[in-house]
Amino acid sequence: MKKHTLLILCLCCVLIAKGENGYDLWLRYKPVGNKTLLQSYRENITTIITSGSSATMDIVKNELSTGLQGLLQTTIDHGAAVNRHGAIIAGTPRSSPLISNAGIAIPLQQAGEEGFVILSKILNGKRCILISGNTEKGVLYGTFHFLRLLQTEQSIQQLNIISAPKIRLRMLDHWDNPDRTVERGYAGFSIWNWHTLPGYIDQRYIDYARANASIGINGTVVTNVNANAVVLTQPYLEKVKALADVLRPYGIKIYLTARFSAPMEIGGLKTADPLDASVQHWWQEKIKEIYTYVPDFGGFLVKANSEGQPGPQDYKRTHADGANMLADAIAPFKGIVIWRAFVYSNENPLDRHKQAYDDFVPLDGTFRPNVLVQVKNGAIDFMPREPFHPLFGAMPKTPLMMEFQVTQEYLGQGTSLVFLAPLFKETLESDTYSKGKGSTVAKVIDGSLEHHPLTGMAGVANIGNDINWCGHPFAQANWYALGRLAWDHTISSEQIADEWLRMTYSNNPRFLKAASRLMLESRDIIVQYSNPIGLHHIMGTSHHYGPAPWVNNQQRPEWNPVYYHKADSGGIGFNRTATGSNALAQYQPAAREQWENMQTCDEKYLLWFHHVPWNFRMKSGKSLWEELCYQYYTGAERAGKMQDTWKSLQPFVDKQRFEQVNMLLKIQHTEAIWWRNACILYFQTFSKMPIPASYEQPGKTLEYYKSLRFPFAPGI
Ligand SMILES: CO[C@H]1[C@H](O)[C@@H](O)[C@H](O)O[C@@H]1C(=O)O
Repeated sequence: MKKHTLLILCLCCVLIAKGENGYDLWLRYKPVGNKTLLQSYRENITTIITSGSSATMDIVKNELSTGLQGLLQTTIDHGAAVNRHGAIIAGTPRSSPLISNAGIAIPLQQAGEEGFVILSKILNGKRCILISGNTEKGVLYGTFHFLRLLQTEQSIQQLNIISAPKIRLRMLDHWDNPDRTVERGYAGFSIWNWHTLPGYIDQRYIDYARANASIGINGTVVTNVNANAVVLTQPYLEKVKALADVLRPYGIKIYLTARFSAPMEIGGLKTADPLDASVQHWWQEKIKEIYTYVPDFGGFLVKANSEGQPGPQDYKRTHADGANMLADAIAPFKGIVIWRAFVYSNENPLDRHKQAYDDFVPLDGTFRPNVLVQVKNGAIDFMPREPFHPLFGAMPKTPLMMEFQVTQEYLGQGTSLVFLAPLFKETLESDTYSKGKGSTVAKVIDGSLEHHPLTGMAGVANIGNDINWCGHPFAQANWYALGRLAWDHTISSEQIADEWLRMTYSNNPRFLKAASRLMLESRDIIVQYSNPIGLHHIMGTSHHYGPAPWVNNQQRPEWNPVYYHKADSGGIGFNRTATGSNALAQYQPAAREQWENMQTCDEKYLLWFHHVPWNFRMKSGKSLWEELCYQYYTGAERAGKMQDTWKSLQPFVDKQRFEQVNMLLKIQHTEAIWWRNACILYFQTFSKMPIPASYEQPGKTLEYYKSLRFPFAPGI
């Protein structure tokens, strides 16, 4: 080999190896591969003109420089005047005369406070692209959107984009503890290093803010809902201030979780009763103190009277009493209170499904205007598939905020490729019928159904200090999806997968076709091999990893899988109709109708709502038992095929990320077989029916699966 060929080869290797560990997320800015497009991009992008001097505008400027340099492989000049074709002009009408004189007042009006416009214009007889918003934050979002167009190889001729977020608070909830453990985290330890804050600003904080801004996330709760009052003490507030200062230029507000008993734990009071004057005073003073550190502090997220957390009910007060006390104290600073509706206790032994509705619906109309009630997508708990929460549509006078779980607590945790956009969309598009047909969950939470100005969507973060942030390389797509859907819930899962794959891996059409199918089918596959036909909550207790439908030894009945599947010799499933727990009554009649009757119930939710005989005839013509076997076996088989699909994509993926996904898919397949065998063998003890002979029979016994202890992956 000639010397210079070798040199070029080495250089290529270095280039390829750099950044292939996934740290850059979807902001890789790799050279545009399509030569014709590259040529046209270069012709249309020759100068960057930014205006206004602020930390946010510096970010805009840098992002355009690095992004364009990476994508176009050429340095783009910065300028001040339009004297040739191809100026990219970024700024607000206030700071940029070029923009204020460009005649774009009407589109800007539609962009609102946080939105942006990206418009092709002729200025001074030259072709230009304007990226503008009414605020610098809008310009920042527009900048990332513009770069995304190039990253995903879209045309930039005749741009006429006006985009405004449909939801006001677009947030990540970190379940991160002060000792850096992350509850339900599968990507290492917390990225927040309380030990070295406030003196040391980890580059990760900046990169985190940038990634969030690129998808429109504008709020973050940095502490766990199972809260520790220590975060409200003065040394921690200094640390919180340091983080807030990093996040602010990226348009992100910081929020904290408030432990309801904090006045006692760190304030020395005898009570935390929300109607007690000394408690109210304590919170007022504490909040005043917080705002001296963080003048734009977002507010509190509160988990109260749930899973052992303290709350107003400890003093015979209601959730509204608790939320309103905090809301009143924080209102003078324009802060908000996000009060969680994830409540259940053993006082509701019949059906945990019903408690949030029972506790919260009577309180509708009694919350202060700066309170949002945050509701999980379903009534049980982030299951692989769950009908929408009956609270959506049932509290018209209260703004309800969506809580999705991005971390995959019940969906394979750190080992499984599961793209969650289809799950999120399934909930958002569900019809509550609360104001007639078309009253979707999306319209409840974006405020359009009941005209609420305060709206929100949060995702429980899947971020940790792993080199690639999320553990599984494909888990990044779920962070991405949350942000994109919070901005615009009408975007399809297909589009989100396509964008993410193009930016993260490759624009090659062959790659995209197979890889997007892999993503789009993945959620259905995990439902099939773990919780088919409406089964739910049959995983290992406490760690929630792997199957354990047999568990019946927890002190709290509603923590036991047997409580949920109710398998017996007569059948399987939870009767939530009028003859059972009647949780169905919490839905509008028109919504209820799709599930009420066992014969016509949407089979995705059959065992969620009905206790069904083993020989019940399914729509496929199979008996329920045969269908259950079919679903488990098909799911596991499809999980196996995911490996083949990925292997076929090797030519398009760098070595490191290819191997990572490859190894994880192998583990996932093992887990799928584990789920299948363990569940089928266990349920067979009730059905007493054979596993159809056409299927490979489990090689291990039920006793073997029962004996497995976390975290051992089974030999199968
Ligand atoms: C933070 O606690 C979590 C808990 O770990 C989790 O298993 C359960 O799903 O939900 C709780 C909640 O959402 O509050």
